[in-house]
Amino acid sequence: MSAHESPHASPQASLWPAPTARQPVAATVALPGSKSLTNRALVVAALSDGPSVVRRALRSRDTELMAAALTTLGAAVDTSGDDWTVTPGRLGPGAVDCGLAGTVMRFVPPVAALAHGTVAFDGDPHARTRPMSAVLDALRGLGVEVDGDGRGTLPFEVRGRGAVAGGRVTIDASASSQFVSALLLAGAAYDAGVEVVHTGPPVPSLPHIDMTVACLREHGVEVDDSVPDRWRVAPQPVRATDVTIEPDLSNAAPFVMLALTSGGRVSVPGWPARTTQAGDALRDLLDRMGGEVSLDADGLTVTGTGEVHGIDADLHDVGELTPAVAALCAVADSPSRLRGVAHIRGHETDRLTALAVELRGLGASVTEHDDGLSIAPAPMHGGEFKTYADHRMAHAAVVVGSRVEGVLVENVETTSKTFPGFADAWSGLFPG
Ligand SMILES: O=C(O)C1=C[C@@H](OP(=O)(O)O)[C@@H](O)[C@H](O)C1
Ligand SMILES: C=C(OP(=O)(O)O)C(=O)O
Repeated sequence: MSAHESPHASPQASLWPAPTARQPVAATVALPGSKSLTNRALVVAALSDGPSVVRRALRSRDTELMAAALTTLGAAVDTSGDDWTVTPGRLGPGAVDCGLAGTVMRFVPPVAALAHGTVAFDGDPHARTRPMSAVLDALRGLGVEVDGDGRGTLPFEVRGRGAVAGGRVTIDASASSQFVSALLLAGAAYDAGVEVVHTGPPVPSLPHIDMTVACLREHGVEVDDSVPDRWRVAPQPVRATDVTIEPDLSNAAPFVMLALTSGGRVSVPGWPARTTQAGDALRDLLDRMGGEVSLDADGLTVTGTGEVHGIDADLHDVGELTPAVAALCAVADSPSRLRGVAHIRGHETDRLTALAVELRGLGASVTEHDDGLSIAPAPMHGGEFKTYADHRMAHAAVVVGSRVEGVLVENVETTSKTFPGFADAWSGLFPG
């Protein structure tokens, strides 16, 4: 099965028994590369002045969709080995499948605006409900013609004319940091560059905007991010470069949590000493939830005692960690409150409702708030855990399953969005 065929297009109602730890797990887990870093590297490489190399690229549904999108637009993307090469080309018309990837549906339209011709965008059924209008309206404000059905979501068409006027644009990015990242990633190629000003409730996932800025700087692009809620990229050349992708620290969540749920020890080699990845917040979160966490030149090691404590945490900056953290809270010995993540209702699914429903289905005591969840200790039991085509719901399921017998994960293959082979990698950690 290719990474972008089923189980996403036609989910099968398969149930996968999540393994339970009957003894402490001691493991070293080499994780695949970061989705967010890989997809930024591919986009900026396609706008560069020569071929770029993306080393240890993540090969998964989201990154293959990004490679396919850029290929459709005219770049040559060689994904045959572990190190991918991107050779920019004349941007032209085509049709882009976004799957369920926020990075594809938000980051590619500003590139398509530079194409000589119309680029049509569509994606999975749920992708058609994910917020998009801030990017489409911003493009219109920058001089680009965009046709849609008026809802401001997929599907839509970007009518490229080979150049974009660019300039200053004001958007409300409170629903997703990706709106800002999208405009910055292509902005250096616009005639007047781009200046993005945010007005509205605070922008979530700011580390991801820092990641965008860092990625552009690696390509020699100067970005002015000196003023909060305003980012400026002047028109300038984008230099080809050679980057190495870090392991995906958000996908590390269930693995390092297994140290706590099993009272064991899990190491992740290659965990960077400094990073813009949101997943780095796991170090602090797991320390507060009862783990011992140490980071050195060899990587990260998390050691558990078997005790898991609840936590009061604002996850606004690191919302993509919420499903796994909520699952760990469900097996904790004290109450938790997770805050600041109203925006994750617009992720792969409405994650707050999905988590409340599915964790309750296994016996957890969960109260849903507008911006998060309260979770209190309660006896849990096995049962089916639905994933809603959301890779991180599957991560939540296996975290509970590592502690609670009989958790059946529906469509675990949905993890191939960012981690093909996840179920085998996970099962391989359980002895016997
Ligand atoms: O730019 C990115 O790579 C991402 C930004 C964040 O999106 P939001 O700002 O919509 O939360 C994050 O949750 C998502 O997983 C990846
Ligand atoms: C929100 C996520 O993905 P996307 O890039 O599709 O927004 C995620 O991976 O948690």
